[in-house]
Amino acid sequence: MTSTGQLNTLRPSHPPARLVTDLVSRFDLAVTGELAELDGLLLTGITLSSKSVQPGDLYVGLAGVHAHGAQFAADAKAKGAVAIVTDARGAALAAPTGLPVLVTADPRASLGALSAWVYGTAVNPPTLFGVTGTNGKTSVSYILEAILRQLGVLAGLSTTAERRIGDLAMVSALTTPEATEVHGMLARMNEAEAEAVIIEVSAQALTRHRVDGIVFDVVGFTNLTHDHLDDYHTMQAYFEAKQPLFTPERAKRGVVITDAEWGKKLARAATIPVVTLSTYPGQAADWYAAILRETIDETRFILNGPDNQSVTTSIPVLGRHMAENAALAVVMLVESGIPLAEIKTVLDRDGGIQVYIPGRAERIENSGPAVLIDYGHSPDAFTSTLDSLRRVVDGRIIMLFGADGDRDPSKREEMGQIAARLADVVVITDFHPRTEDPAAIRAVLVGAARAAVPGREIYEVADPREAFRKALSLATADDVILYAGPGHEDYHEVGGEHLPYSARDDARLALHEFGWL
Ligand SMILES: CC(=O)N[C@H]1[C@@H](OP(=O)(O)OP(=O)(O)OC[C@H]2O[C@@H](n3ccc(=O)[nH]c3=O)[C@H](O)[C@@H]2O)O[C@H](CO)[C@@H](O)[C@@H]1O[C@H](C)C(=O)N[C@@H](C)C(=O)N[C@H](CCC(=O)O)C(=O)O
Ligand SMILES: Nc1ncnc2c1ncn2[C@@H]1O[C@H](COP(=O)(O)OP(=O)(O)OP(=O)(O)O)[C@@H](O)[C@H]1O
Repeated sequence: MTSTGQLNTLRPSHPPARLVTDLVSRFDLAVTGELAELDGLLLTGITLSSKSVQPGDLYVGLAGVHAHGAQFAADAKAKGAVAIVTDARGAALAAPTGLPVLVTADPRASLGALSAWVYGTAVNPPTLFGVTGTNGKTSVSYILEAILRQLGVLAGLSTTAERRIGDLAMVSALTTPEATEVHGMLARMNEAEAEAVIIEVSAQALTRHRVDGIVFDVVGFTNLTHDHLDDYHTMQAYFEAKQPLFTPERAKRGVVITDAEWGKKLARAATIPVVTLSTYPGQAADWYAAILRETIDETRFILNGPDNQSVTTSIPVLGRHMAENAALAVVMLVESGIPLAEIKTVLDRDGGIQVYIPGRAERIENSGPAVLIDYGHSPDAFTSTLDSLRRVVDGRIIMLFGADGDRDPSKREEMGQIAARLADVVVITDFHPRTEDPAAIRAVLVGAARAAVPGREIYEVADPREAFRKALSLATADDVILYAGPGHEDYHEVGGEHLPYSARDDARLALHEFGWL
């Protein structure tokens, strides 16, 4: 994989140059200062972070939770910004820089359209896939990319883990990038001649206009379960944040898993053509997926659709939920116009879906107790993985996990309860405490686990490295350790700091130390 070096964003190498005067007239911006100053002024990029300004950029100063972006206008100018778009408050903050200031009432709401125009992403777009839902977005995105690759189609990918096109990749900060980055990334992927682009769409992305300026060809919905209630407060509000993705302003067609009530509700509320997919027998749906065989490393399933269409294949990852994700990806591809027969041909040829999903039920080595590193950090993610493990493991399930600070505290008790009910041994540790007191987070998890199953073997070990070694010290070769939380990540966030920590690398090291490797 080639990294993008110092870049923290993917951008086109040869962006079009646009006249600032065209921007002003097209978006009806109010100019503070002399209009004549804008004559002939060209811009070649757009960003909302002073830290990522490149020469020739339009800098957008947004009012944020902690600061107003216009406060950083001088920094943006020093890095080569040619003009600033901001609101009235930002105009006053940016005035001392002497940069041309272009004012609009709600710059965040304009960001998608501005970025699409700057980078020209509406012209000849690739086939665009959007994936939403509480859990499974990253997995479905990787599966879509993998099947497209098997079909010989080059696809760009934007997930929680990474943004990638071919060999060019960068680590992601957010699940869905800000609109300026989304359109820069799309332009770069267009340059690389991507025929398709897959974007994970979080609820926050929809609420904060991050995918504005895009009309997806096909959007997919996995599920809606308890998470992000710090942002949305009720499940209904969380649902309403996702629902706009299934409207003509944002997508042409949709595929919805209707196993649970929220999916059924979304299929009814969608104002674009939607096909439904279920994994429960007896449910009325257009497509139906059934599990044929489960092992710790592979899940085999059959997918049946309208007109007696059918494919039987497998995904090299644990879990019924991963088969659901795979089935959703296949139906999304069919909805994009690829016949199921073509998909079946390549899957049969290759012996199944050839996918690697970093940090999702990822098996570390193949010797000693099975160690699975998983990005699960919500009650439903815990349930899905633990239920699947129980069906395939002979020994005990040792579950190691923590709950992240500064993120929806209302899910913590349920996470503790589920771990105690569905695992045999529970080890509770720290996971990104951020600005919260880690001991207080652990206390909630331990308390909930103890209350749920009195007598359950439960350990509390603050340091994640020591906690993993505690789990390993308890394991025999028949047991499995599920380490839920860190997944693909390579840091542990404490206070405002990212401390280097890879659960995958540390697990490998510990397996060596204990003589299993
Ligand atoms: C709540 C939220 O969404 N916050 C986002 C917001 O931060 P903020 O309003 O606090 O920004 P701020 O620090 O006040 O700064 C205001 C402006 O000044 C700019 N600035 C700031 C400092 C500086 O030196 N230079 C500069 O230009 C910032 O870029 C920003 O435009 O704007 C920032 C810049 O784009 C985002 O990084 C930040 O996401 C934070 C990190 C975040 O945690 N967001 C989470 C809630 C999120 O979006 N999660 C979803 C879902 C994940 C999932 O499914 O699990 C996601 O898509 O990632
Ligand atoms: N379809 C599913 N149903 C329930 N749980 C799932 C499903 N798919 C994955 N999971 C669980 O959720 C975890 C996160 O999966 P994934 O990263 O694919 O979801 P996501 O929606 O992208 O989450 P995030 O936005 O937090 O990255 C997995 O590691 C697994 O534990």
